[in-house]
Amino acid sequence: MNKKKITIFIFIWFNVLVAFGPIASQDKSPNIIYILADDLGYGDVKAFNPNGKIPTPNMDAMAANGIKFTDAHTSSAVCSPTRYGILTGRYNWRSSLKSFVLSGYSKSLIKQERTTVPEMLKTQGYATAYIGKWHLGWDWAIEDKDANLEHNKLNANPKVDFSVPVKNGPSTHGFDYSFGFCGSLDMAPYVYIENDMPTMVPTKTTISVDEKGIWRKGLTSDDFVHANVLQDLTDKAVDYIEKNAKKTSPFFLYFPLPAPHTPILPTTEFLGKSNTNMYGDFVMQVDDVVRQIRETLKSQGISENTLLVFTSDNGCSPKADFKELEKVDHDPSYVYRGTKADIFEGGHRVPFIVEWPSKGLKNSSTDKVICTTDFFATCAELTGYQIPDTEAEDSYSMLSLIKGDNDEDIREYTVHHSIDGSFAIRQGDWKLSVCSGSGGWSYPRPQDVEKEKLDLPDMQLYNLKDDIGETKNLIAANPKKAKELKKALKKIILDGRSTSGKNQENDGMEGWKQIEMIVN
Ligand SMILES: O=[N+]([O-])c1ccc(OS(=O)(=O)O)cc1
Repeated sequence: MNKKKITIFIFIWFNVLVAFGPIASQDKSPNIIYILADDLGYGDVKAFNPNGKIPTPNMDAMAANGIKFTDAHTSSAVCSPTRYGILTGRYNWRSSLKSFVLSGYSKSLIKQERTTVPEMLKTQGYATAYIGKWHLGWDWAIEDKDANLEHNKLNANPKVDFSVPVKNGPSTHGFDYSFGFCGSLDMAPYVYIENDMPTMVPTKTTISVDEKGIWRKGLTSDDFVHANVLQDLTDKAVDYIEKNAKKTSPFFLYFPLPAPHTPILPTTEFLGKSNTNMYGDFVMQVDDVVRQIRETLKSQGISENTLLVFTSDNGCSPKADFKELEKVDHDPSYVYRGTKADIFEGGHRVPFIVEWPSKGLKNSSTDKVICTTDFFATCAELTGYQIPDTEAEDSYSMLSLIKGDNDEDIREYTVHHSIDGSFAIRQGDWKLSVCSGSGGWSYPRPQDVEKEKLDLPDMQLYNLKDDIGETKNLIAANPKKAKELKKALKKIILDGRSTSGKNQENDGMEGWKQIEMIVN
């Protein structure tokens, strides 16, 4: 090439790059950030509860700039099982966790061969990170192995070697970078773990029995201060975003917060700020975490092509003090019956917001039912990953709803699950709960039903369109509908299949009374 030809060549390429460069960069798969609040109720977010009394300006701003899912459900009414569903696209009751939650010393729940969202995204060129509360089990170097079962108790304090790596945690389940702690903020050990290594060996034992700031007795590292944990984690998340913003590969950050779960410990900046109670103040501090993340995305110039999800792991806990909040006319469960742990809507209907400025809908709302297990298939469609039959069998992509491509239902059935292992199935406006009471912590609790010999039908059928508060059990009036739903539920559970017909195995269903009620 002579000089003139080279000049023309460069000129043409320059123009091509100027013309198509922005498109090319927009076509880069989006960064994905999943913020999971802990025990935040549907009614605690102003954008979801017009009568709410807790100011949540940053969650509201996110909703105004994105899409609000008003009929979103966690796959369980409690913590660990919901987290299993988010990361695997699979209902927790197919795993070995049939009810309740794990402790801070429980073994890793996710089997090594099970594909997780970060593992899948890594095949699509993503950098992956987990920062926050894990609560999915992590294999500590427990020295008194004989007492193995004891470790699943929430107040367990086994003898552990904290100077060696903790195994089968986030790094073995697909996260390139990890920082967090093992259980809940009220379950020992109170130790940060970074890339599998405890950051410090704990040398002291702490306990708090204060009404709101309660946490169970356990070993605590000097760098682990309960009241600082929310901001420590947020600082790590901000730092991760800043370090990864300019890289050529997109990133996925899974950011499960320990708040507003107990211990309810708002910092002085937030104490008294909500004019409700300490729980309300703590919710405002969670809202401020959303501010910090969104501001970081803006300052790094990556907010347009970042898909930001904000939701909660189950409904609001009674520990928020519903009676105290009632005095200021605030209901964390909004119009829904019950609380965290229940099969009622208050157990698992959660605020769910997706903000993706460059491609997603803005200031929009959808009442299509989604489940937290749907995250896997959504990320798969987003990045062009073909899900094999052996993965994520309870996951349906909600990408069309996020982008507004169409407004069709993405799932025919959704299965709900409560803390005691009870099931419900939702189809359209119909909901069948296969238990007499709440299946959780609200009246009538399973023990109330038994103790008071309550004469309740074995199952509950509600039409949520006419009866959002689940007050009129239609089981006697509509046995045909109940039978139909029970049959559908049986098929989903027993066949070990999702409604899409992907064959999967279930772990240990034998002797499980809630299953027997459905099977027989
Ligand atoms: O003590 N319980 O019954 C209990 C404790 C924790 C819990 O779930 S978690 O979300 O707080 O971990 C559920 C039940």
